[in-house]
Amino acid sequence: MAALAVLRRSAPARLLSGTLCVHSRVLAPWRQYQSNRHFSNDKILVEMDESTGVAVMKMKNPPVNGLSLELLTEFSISLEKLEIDRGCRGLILTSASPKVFSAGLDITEMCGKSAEHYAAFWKAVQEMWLKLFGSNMVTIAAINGSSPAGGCLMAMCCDYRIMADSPKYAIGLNETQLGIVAPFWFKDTMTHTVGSRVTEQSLQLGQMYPAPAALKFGLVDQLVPEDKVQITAAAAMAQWLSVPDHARQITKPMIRKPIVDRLVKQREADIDNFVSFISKESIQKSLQAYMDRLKQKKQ
Ligand SMILES: CCCCC/C=C\C/C=C\CCC/C=C/C(=O)SCCNC(=O)CCNC(=O)[C@H](O)C(C)(C)COP(=O)(O)OP(=O)(O)OC[C@H]1O[C@@H](n2cnc3c(N)ncnc32)[C@H](O)[C@@H]1OP(=O)(O)O
Repeated sequence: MAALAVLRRSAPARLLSGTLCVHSRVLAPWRQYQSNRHFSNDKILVEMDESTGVAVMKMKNPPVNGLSLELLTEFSISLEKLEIDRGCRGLILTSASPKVFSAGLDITEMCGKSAEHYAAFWKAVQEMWLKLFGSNMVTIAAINGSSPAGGCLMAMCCDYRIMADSPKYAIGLNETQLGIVAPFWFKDTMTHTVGSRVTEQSLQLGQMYPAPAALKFGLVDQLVPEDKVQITAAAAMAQWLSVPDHARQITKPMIRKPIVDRLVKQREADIDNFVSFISKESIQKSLQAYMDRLKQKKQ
């Protein structure tokens, strides 16, 4: 068993993340974490149940859980801590705010800032994706509200998705509706989840799907009443964790490693692409107009 535990925390993590060097950096917080099984940053709350080995991670960036640089950084640090914790086998990702899982990338991080800021922001988005999509743990998204763009990406990174059963809540990659383009690894994640044809259509149209429609083509796996999302996620997790860790952990990268590697190999070029794209005057105008429309919606 000890050998298997080592396998759980070593080989697949090396295979998937390509970011082993950060392990040594997180040793101090990890020691702190051992004595306190709940930890909270400003934007991320983690509750670890030692009896089940399941951590519930809640995003808390009101009003809509915009994925800001701060949230993304805290997310990646928290996930790294859980990843190296031998007692943690599963992660349930959810939102501390009712009605919104995540509004996706915080658009204000992509408007009117410097090239250096855009590069740091995009690196944090990449890091979040590499860690979550490449996680060794069982990951379940408990989608308790709307989940556009980057929110949908986070949910798709998980092994299983449970969504609140309400047509008011929608999920999808709507980037083109903002006049921006989902990069290849967003596209790869959606293709991995629902296949090429649906991805092609969804991405071009920037389509958002109400929960019942999302279930029909497998963008989410299960719909349950809003007040049952968390308990259903816990039940699904128990089922996933009944499979021996070592077998599941060797299987997961068979599918995901080539997808992860594609970004790992071209991270810098991808950052350069993002910075040059987002800095264009026409793209800035498009994002500003979208933000104005969001605000006008309320009046
Ligand atoms: C050469 C080719 C290169 C190709 C590629 C290269 C590079 C790639 C380039 C770019 C890739 C970028 C990828 C981007 C991914 C994203 O995630 S973009 C974000 C998209 N998100 C959205 O469109 C969501 C918009 N929001 C909503 O639809 C709704 O807010 C809601 C989430 C459904 C919640 O609705 P509701 O509860 O009614 O809340 P409000 O709409 O009233 O919003 C409350 C306030 O929050 C502000 N807000 C909402 N979303 C965001 C956001 N994503 N970022 C920042 N702020 C947001 C909203 O304006 C309200 O603000 P005020 O209270 O009015 O101040």
